[in-house]
Amino acid sequence: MRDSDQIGSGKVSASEAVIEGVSASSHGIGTNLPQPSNPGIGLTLDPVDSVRVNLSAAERRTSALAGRRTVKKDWQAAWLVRAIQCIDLTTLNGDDTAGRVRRLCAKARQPLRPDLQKALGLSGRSITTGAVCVYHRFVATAVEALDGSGIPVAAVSTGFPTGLSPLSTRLKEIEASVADGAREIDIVITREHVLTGNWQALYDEVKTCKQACGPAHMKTILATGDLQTLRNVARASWVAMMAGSDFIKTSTGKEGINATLPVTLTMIRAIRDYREMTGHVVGYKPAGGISTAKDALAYLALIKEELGNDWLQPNLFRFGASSLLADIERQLEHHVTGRYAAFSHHAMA
Ligand SMILES: O=C[C@H](O)COP(=O)(O)O
Repeated sequence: MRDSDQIGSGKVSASEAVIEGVSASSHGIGTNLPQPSNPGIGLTLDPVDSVRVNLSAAERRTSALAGRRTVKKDWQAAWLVRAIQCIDLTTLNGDDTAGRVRRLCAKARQPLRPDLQKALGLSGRSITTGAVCVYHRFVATAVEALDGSGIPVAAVSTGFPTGLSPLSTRLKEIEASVADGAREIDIVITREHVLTGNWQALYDEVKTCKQACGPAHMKTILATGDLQTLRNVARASWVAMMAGSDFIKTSTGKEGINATLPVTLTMIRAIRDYREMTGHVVGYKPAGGISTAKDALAYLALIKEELGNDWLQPNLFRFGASSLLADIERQLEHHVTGRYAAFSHHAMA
């Protein structure tokens, strides 16, 4: 990638690249784009049976990415600001409290320190994270804390992280989160359906969850670290999309292996092929263990190469991450001042 490679199309400055195609109204920057809704299709097993993934080719394709594709200076800053706009700022811990969630929401509203935002030429722009992601218990707290910001609340509401509670309980949890104001629901699938090749059961489960989501957008977590092979990842991606997922997401952050670039390549190629077959657009969310600006740049580069600029927007791409923002802010401070600050200088929840 050349220094001048851009997030958007057309010849624009680095700051403009950040906001290109995105209205900078007083609402959250990530909320002004229409969020595509995937109506799904009937279950058809042709793509599920025929898909093949070559593990070593996927590893080769992605291994050199971080080193080979370097964007520098202003362009790197623009990409990092775009990464911030695509973060689902997340807290999913057993010791979460309303206070922690409120602090997280304050950070989502103002993810960049005002002095850094000004130095980047983005004063007056509404730069926010893509969403805040919490357990059901904290949906109402987050909705209240984000009032007027336009930032959506995403809830993990289906027996997260294992998804092993009864389906009826999971559906009630989804409905309760939507009633409390969640505009996005991150569901988890029953891994057993993938591991036993029970595609009809997986399709029915995801489709039933989609109906329970009503107007909320649904992200389907495949828990790829539990699925044993990239072929299973590809097959589960297809079934989840056919059942109406608006996004497919890699991981809960709680599996032994979470988001990786080979898994990402597998899932985004399924997204590309699904669009070719159906015309429906599905978003992508890698989650779990993405904690450095360098990681974020590698993911953005892969998305740009495989899916194009349309997917480099918060309506079609999110990072599920709890600590990524701190490193990005640190790198942007270095870009502006030439110095690195300690992590503790960047307020996080
Ligand atoms: O969905 C988001 C993940 O749970 C966040 O994982 P992380 O804490 O490793 O960033």
